[in-house]
Amino acid sequence: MTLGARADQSATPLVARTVAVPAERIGAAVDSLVELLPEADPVAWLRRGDGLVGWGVAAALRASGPDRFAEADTWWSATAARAVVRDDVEAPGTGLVCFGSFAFADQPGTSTLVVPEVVVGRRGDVAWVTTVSAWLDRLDGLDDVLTAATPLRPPVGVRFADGHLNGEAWMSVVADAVARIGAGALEKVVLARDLVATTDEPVDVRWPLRRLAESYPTCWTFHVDGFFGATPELLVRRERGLVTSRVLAGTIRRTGDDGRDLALAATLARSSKDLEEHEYAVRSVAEALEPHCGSMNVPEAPFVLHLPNVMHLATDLAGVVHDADTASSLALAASLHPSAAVGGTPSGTATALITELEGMPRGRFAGPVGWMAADGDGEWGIGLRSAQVEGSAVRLYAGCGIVADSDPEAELAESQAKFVPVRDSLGC
Ligand SMILES: C=C(O[C@H]1C=CC=C(C(=O)O)[C@@H]1O)C(=O)O
Repeated sequence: MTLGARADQSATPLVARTVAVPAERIGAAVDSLVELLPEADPVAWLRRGDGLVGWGVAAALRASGPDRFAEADTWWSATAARAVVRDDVEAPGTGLVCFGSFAFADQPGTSTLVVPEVVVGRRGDVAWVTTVSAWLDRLDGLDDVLTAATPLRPPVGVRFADGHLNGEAWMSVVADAVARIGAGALEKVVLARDLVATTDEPVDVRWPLRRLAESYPTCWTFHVDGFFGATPELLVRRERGLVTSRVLAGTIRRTGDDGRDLALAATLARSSKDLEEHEYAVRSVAEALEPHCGSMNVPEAPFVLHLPNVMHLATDLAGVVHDADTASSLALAASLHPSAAVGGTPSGTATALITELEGMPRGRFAGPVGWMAADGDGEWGIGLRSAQVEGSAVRLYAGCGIVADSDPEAELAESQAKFVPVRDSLGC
């Protein structure tokens, strides 16, 4: 059943049932949840082996334009309010949940919310299965859900080509942006580029998902409607009245030599260019969360986040939400998007410059991606280190924050390092 085919059935009340299962039945490995996914309609949100996977389409919505977040939020609260839910576990991610992926720009691009027919989740020692609609009636029992699906198929004959701009052309776009910043038009803009992989057969997205979950366990590995990746950046998590966000901006590539990388981490932590880039991003998130929070903790200095391919300046913000009844996690994500980690400062000028200079539609790259529960709690990442798969074509995206001191050649090298996670995930 495709997403489109079920979108019109959202008026039917959903019946959701969550039952506990022994965590050992799922397995402890970081990729155990991926192994349960069938090839058709998989969704995933995973970190360090915990998270949610789902499949089938019980209900779905497609939205586009400037009202895409509001439309999705309204649809979800109406869908959740009508649903009949029996939840034996009552943990974050149990009961009725939807998964979503949103376009970066108001135009063009489509956004999706989907309620899977089956969700399997794990959080530490607690594991569960949620079935939605009449699905359970079609099962002999939970064994059918918890038995590994068909073997994951590796991509065949992968070749890569430039996307909309080649490296030279993209560097001249970066130089143009630096000139505009120098002339005082704006302070920061994040410019992205794309790369296209083609394969001999349609891609089984479970393959790159397993690779990403294994290789980037501290990132959030996701897939919704063909958009997949492993993002290190959490736009917002709302859980039981607490809101958290991991803001990243400022990057240095890893060399593979631990000693050198430690020295580079110290260089990054002192780099005025990267600290400036980071400060814009933190400020944009803090300012957007502030109206929703009674109290907020914004650390004064960032820490260095080590990933296998790059290191980032990172800040974890936390706050206590006072409007949880009216602002869902998706509404919070909408108010944070686009943060200066993916747009720029000032936001409106940067977004217009992105449209003018990048020469490509971003699609869902750098848009919010994640999941939400019936009560509005949920987690939304920024769709980075990501790609959109359509049959045998995979479009990869990577962007870099540009400030007055940016060097086009260094930014090109940084974008190449940011392609590495998805690029490697398509390997055999
Ligand atoms: C836009 C991306 O990264 C953002 C997040 C972390 C560091 C960034 C930077 O240093 O430029 C970017 O703001 C990307 O990965 O495509």
